[in-house]
Amino acid sequence: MDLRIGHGFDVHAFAEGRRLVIGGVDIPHPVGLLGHSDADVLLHAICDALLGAAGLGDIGRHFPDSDPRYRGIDSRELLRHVAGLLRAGGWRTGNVDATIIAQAPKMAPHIAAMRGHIAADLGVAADTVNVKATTTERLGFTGRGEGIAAEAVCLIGRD
Ligand SMILES: Nc1ccn([C@@H]2O[C@H](COP(=O)(O)O)[C@@H](O)[C@H]2O)c(=O)n1
Ligand SMILES: C[C@@]1(CO)OP(=O)(O)OP(=O)(O)OC[C@H]1O
Repeated sequence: MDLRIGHGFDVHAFAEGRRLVIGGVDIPHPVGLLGHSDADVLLHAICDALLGAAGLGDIGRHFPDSDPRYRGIDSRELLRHVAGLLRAGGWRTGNVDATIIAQAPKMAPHIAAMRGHIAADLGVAADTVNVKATTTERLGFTGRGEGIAAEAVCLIGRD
C-alpha cells in the first residue's frame, strides 16, 4: 500500500457584509470571511491537505482566484472536485483531521454538521473525519478577531 500524508493551512480575514461559512455550515455572526469564493477556510485547508498528499499542488493552482467561475462558489463544490481528482488517481482517503483557529464564534454546536458535509463530499464514513476548534487565548490576529485560520492533515492510500 502506497500511503501519503498531506497538510493544509488557510487564513481568511473577517469583513462586513459577508457570510460566515465554515465546513459548509452557514454560521450566524456579525461579520463573515472575505474571499473570491465563499471563503470556507476549513474546506480550503482540507482541499490543500488532500491535494498535497496526492502531489497535485494546491487549491490556487486548480481554482485560480482570477477565474470568474469561482467567484462566490460553494467550497463544497471545490472539495467534491478534489475528491474526484484523488479517485481518478486511484487514491482512497483514510482519515482527515482538522483544526479551526477562531476566537469567536463558538464552533462546537456546528462541528457535527461540518463533519457530515466533509464526509459526504469525500464519500467516506463520518468517523474518519475529525474537526476541532481552538481559540488562541486572544493572542495574534485570530485572537484579535481579525480573521480565522484552519489547518488540516490527511492520510491517503492506494494499492
Ligand atoms: N471558536 C471556538 C474555539 C473553541 N471552541 C471549543 O472550546 C474549547 C476550548 O477552547 P480553548 O481555545 O480555550 O482551548 C475547544 O476545545 C473547543 O471545543 C469552540 O467551540 N469554538
Ligand atoms: C478558493 C479560491 C477560489 O478562487 O478563492 P478564495 O476564496 O480567495 O480562497 P483562497 O483560500 O485564497 O484560495 C484561492 C482560490 O482557489
